[in-house]
Amino acid sequence: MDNGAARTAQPVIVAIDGPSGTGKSSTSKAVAAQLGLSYLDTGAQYRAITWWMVTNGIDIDDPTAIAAVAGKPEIVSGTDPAQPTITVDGVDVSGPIRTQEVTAKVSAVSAVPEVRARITELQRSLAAAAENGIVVEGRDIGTTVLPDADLKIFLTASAEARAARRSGELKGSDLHSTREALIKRDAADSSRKTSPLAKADDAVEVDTTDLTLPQVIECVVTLVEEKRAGK
Ligand SMILES: Nc1ncnc2c1ncn2[C@@H]1O[C@H](COP(=O)(O)OP(=O)(O)OP(=O)(O)O)[C@@H](O)[C@H]1O
Ligand SMILES: Nc1ccn([C@@H]2O[C@H](COP(=O)(O)O)[C@@H](O)[C@H]2O)c(=O)n1
Repeated sequence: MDNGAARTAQPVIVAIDGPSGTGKSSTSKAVAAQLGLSYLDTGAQYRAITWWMVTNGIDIDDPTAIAAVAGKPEIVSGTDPAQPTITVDGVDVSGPIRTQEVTAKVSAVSAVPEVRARITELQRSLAAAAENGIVVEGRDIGTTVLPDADLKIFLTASAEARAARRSGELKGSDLHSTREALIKRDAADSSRKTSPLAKADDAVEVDTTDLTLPQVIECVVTLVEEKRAGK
C-alpha cells in the first residue's frame, strides 16, 4: 500500500565524466552534498594506486610489473561529499596523491587492464552500497563502470579555460606548461585500449567554458531533479 506520506526519493546514480579540469570534482561534490547523495572521486583511486606503485619502487614503464602487483594495495574511499577520504593500507594519502609526480605517472598506471579491473570492482561495490544514491566522477563511469546509471553527464571546457583554472590552483605554475600537461594527460587517457576517456552515447554534454561553477552545479542539480521527476 502506498499512502504517499512515506514515499521517499528513489536512490539515483549519476555518472559524471570528462577531461581534466572541466570541473568534475567540484561539481560532483557540490551536487551530491545538495541532494544528500554519496560522492566518489574515481581519479583519487587511480592516483592512490599510482602512489603505492611509486612508493614501492614499481617500474611505471613496465605494465607487466604493474599488473603483477595491482591486487596488493588496499584502497578505501570515504564517500561523504563533505569530507571525502582516501587511504592505502590504512594510510591517509589525500595529500600525497596530488603531487606532480603522481599526476605525471597516473595515466600509465591507469592504462593497465589489471589495475582497471581492480578499481572498477571497488567502484561498483561502493555505488551499490550507497543507500540514497551516488555521484561518481571520472573518465569511464558512463561507458564502463556504471553503464546503467540513471543520469550521465559529460563535462567539457576549452583547454585554455581548463589551464587557467588549474594555474589558479597551482601557485607559481605557468599557463603554457599547465595547458600542455593537461592536453598530454587527456591524450593518454583517451587513447588507451581499456575503457578510455569517452562520452557515453546517452550522456548529456555540458560545455563549462563560459559557465561559473555555481551555474554548472545548478545545471546538473536541475538535470538530476528532472530525471527523478521522470521528465
Ligand atoms: N565552471 C568553472 N569556472 C571556473 N572555475 C572552475 C569551474 N569548474 C571548476 N573550476 C575550478 O577549476 C579547478 C579544477 O576543477 P575540478 O578539480 O573540479 O576539475 P576536474 O574535472 O575534477 O579535474 P581533474 O580531472 O583534473 O581532477 C578547481 O580549482 C575548480 O574550483
Ligand atoms: N574513471 C577514471 C578516473 C581517473 N582515471 C585516471 O586517473 C587520472 C587522475 O584523475 P583525476 O580526475 O584525479 O585528474 C586520470 O588522468 C586517468 O588517468 C581513469 O583512468 N579513469
